[in-house]
Amino acid sequence: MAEEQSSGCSPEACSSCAHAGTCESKKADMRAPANAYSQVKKVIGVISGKGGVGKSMVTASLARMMTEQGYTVGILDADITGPSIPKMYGVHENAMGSDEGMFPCIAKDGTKIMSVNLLLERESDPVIWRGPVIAGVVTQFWTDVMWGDLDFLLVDMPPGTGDVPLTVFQSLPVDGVVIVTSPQDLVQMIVKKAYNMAKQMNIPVIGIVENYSYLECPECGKRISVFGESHIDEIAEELGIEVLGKMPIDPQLSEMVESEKFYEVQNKYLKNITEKFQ
Ligand SMILES: Nc1ncnc2c1ncn2[C@@H]1O[C@H](COP(=O)(O)OP(=O)(O)OP(=O)(O)O)[C@@H](O)[C@H]1O
Repeated sequence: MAEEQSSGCSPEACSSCAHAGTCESKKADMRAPANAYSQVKKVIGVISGKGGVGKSMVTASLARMMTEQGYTVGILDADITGPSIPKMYGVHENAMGSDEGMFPCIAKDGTKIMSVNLLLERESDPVIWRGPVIAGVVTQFWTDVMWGDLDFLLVDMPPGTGDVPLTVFQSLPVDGVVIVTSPQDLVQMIVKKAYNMAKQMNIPVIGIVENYSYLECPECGKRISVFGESHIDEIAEELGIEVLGKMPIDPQLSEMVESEKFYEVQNKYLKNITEKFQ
């Protein structure tokens, strides 16, 4: 049986040890190098413990907030099986490439976007790939895409806490994550799963956003809790994280998505997260 590793082992010992990469002595750095033509200052992951909470909506809303503040922003659409970012921004062309890598597509507000949908022959083609292939493509969106100079790269992560988001976390130099959730019975458990995944990867949690929080009656302004009462404040307090916003079901937002003009959206609901990186 391989000898148990203890702290302070020599690099030579680590290189031949069965415990290398898992023991405390030397954690393997599995992060992939960025493309030579990328200078990205901060990488922010947008995650959720489960799908269907409007993660892409929150990713794009954060991007709009940053763009409105004058930052250069990119969105890496890592939601490979349900990519929605390009369509939100009205981007339908195929991404171009050169010997040095792939160029992201550029939306009308300057947001740089890379998504599997920009590589498919037909946008409606399904992506029927297994987890490791999906994770490999996301990693390539980091290693092979020439992002240029970016203040922030937002990564719309694959939903859940399975092997794909895990590999993405290990491969990309994520500086912090925003957790997205919606009001529902299981929210506490789901948020904790996402929170614990980030913690186990030693990635700071910037805060939490509740989407589909309420609906405001257009007649009287009364707030209706469509999916039940929110527990987000209690959960955030328990975990010691900040609530970055409670986004209502806003017909104007869905109209901007449907008309593919998200590049015109003005963020009304989310706190400024850029100041946390100054
Ligand atoms: N706060 C909101 N107000 C109005 N429409 C919303 C809101 N959030 C999301 N939507 C709409 O719901 C649909 C799905 O949203 P989105 O693509 O962000 O998430 P999803 O694919 O359901 O979930 P996830 O990306 O978290 O797996 C979109 O058509 C979007 O416009």
